[in-house]
Amino acid sequence: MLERQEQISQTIVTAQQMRDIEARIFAAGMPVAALMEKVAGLIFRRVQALYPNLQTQSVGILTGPGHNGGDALVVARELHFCGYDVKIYSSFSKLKELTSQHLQYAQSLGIPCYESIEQLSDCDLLIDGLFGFGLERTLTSAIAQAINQINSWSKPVVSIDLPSGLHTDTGEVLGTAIRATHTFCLGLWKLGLLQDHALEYVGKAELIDFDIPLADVQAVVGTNRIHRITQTTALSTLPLPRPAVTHKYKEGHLLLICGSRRYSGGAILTGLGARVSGVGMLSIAVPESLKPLLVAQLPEALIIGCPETQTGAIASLQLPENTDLSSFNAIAIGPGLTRDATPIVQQVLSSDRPLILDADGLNILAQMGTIPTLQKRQAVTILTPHAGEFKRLFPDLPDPMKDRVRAVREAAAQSGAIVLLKGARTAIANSQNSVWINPESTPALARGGSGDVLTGLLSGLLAQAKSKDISVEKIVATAAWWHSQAAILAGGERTELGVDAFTLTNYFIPVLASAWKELN
Ligand SMILES: NC(=O)C1=CN([C@@H]2O[C@H](COP(=O)(O)OP(=O)(O)OC[C@H]3O[C@@H](n4cnc5c(N)ncnc54)[C@H](O)[C@@H]3O)[C@@H](O)[C@H]2O)[C@@H](O)CC1
Ligand SMILES: Nc1ncnc2c1ncn2[C@@H]1O[C@H](COP(=O)(O)OP(=O)(O)O)[C@@H](O)[C@H]1O
Ligand SMILES: [K+]
Repeated sequence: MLERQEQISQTIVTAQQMRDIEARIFAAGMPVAALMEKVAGLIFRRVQALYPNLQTQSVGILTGPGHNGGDALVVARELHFCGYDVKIYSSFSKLKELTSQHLQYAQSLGIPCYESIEQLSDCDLLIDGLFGFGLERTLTSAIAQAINQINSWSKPVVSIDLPSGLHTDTGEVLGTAIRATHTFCLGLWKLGLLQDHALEYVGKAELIDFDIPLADVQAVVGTNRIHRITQTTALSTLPLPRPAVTHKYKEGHLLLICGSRRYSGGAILTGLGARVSGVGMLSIAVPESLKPLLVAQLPEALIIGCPETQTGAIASLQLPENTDLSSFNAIAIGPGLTRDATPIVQQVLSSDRPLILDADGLNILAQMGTIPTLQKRQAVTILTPHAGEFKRLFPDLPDPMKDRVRAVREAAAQSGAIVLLKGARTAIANSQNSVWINPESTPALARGGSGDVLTGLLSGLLAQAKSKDISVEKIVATAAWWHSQAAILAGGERTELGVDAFTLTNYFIPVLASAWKELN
């Protein structure tokens, strides 16, 4: 049993799930006003810790009509008692009962309250309690104008629960939205905060844990889960520690099929990604002319030179004597392949081995017809598309640019594959409707070759999986986590411009070593 904090930190909820969880807490007897007091007290203390020198400065409190506004008003009151100079913005005529009571009391204490946002233009910090997970409609007219005005000031803003204006589930901007410096997400992570297009609004996000009972979380989210990948889950999935008595073939035999005369670098980077996974035996099938290059870069790997097409793609797989596809624990195909290698992709698709398809492997699969082709497979298939490849693979599914989680879920359900949709917040789904989201990454990865490294890493981990009883989707999630953590470490040392894919591969072991040390 994981510690409570870890379980909470792994959970992501939709607005409806959060409503259902709250309803259970209130039905069990927790008074709404008491919970608001508790939550707002926690927010207040975090604001104080983050902005300790505000005694002489002023804080603007943006309040909406619902309980998000109520939370903000309690924070306003506490800041006032601590000696902060507080001003309230409240422009809604109809407030929820509790929110209205808090506003009345704040005013009775002499805290000024304004209907015009201009009155807060001299504040040093703003607390955004306009809307939380109760936002339902697109923001228009006066409130939209006020938010645009606030954003134009470029002041520090702490958003309560979500930056007001973001859709709780999709992270879409509903008309306009607050650009927060910090977001204090309340109780459980809201899905919208982990969707790519929300990121430029969210700022630094942190969870304010207000002791939601795990039983209520369990009862509501059940098996239809969206998991946030954490260091704990990732480390528990790695093939570590190794058994004392083992040998190279017991630690996974991976076959990579990649590269062409035109794209030789992709094969090298995929090989280097596989190397850092620690896989026992690495075989790499490339066009014959690439063999010397690969041998020079990866002396430990078995490089299989294959006959070439006229264009320099692999024409046929020529495996060593006594070897066939069933000799491998996993196969990955795609990086640098070109579409001229279509027969090879067809051949591995008809094998019974766990298979990872990336890059041209995906483009060829799309040409063959993704869903009917995959329906014929018995073994595990993993697809690792970016949004462009995703659209080619699944042209009839929802746009992955709009709601990435919905898109990846439907893709996995329809294809039966495990689908990893790349992006700033990579999302992974299996066909049983479970989703994993990688919550931390860096735009340092947004450059050619990063994805090839991920494919190698993931394949190497998958090949080693047989020795531990761990689900494939968790291994995919771990690969995404490790890839991002390596990039974060590299970016921290070298800036976001210093993380070319080759350099990235040097950061996997240092980041793992320090996380592993922390654990043991
Ligand atoms: N009950 C409590 O004490 C707790 C409150 N919490 C806070 O409560 C929030 C949820 O509260 P609510 O359900 O009241 O919802 P919100 O405060 O998020 O907003 C809902 C209110 O806004 C109105 N509204 C929705 N869309 C609108 C639009 N486009 N234009 C104008 N008005 C619009 C609704 O009619 C409703 O009055 C959470 O985000 C959180 O901040 C929880 O975090 C913790 C427990
Ligand atoms: N803005 C970003 N923030 C975090 N990670 C990113 C960002 N952009 C791209 N990535 C990651 O970089 C990798 C890019 O892979 P891909 O698009 O396949 O590129 P390539 O094929 O050139 O290697 C993916 O793992 C993706 O999640
Ligand atoms: K808010």
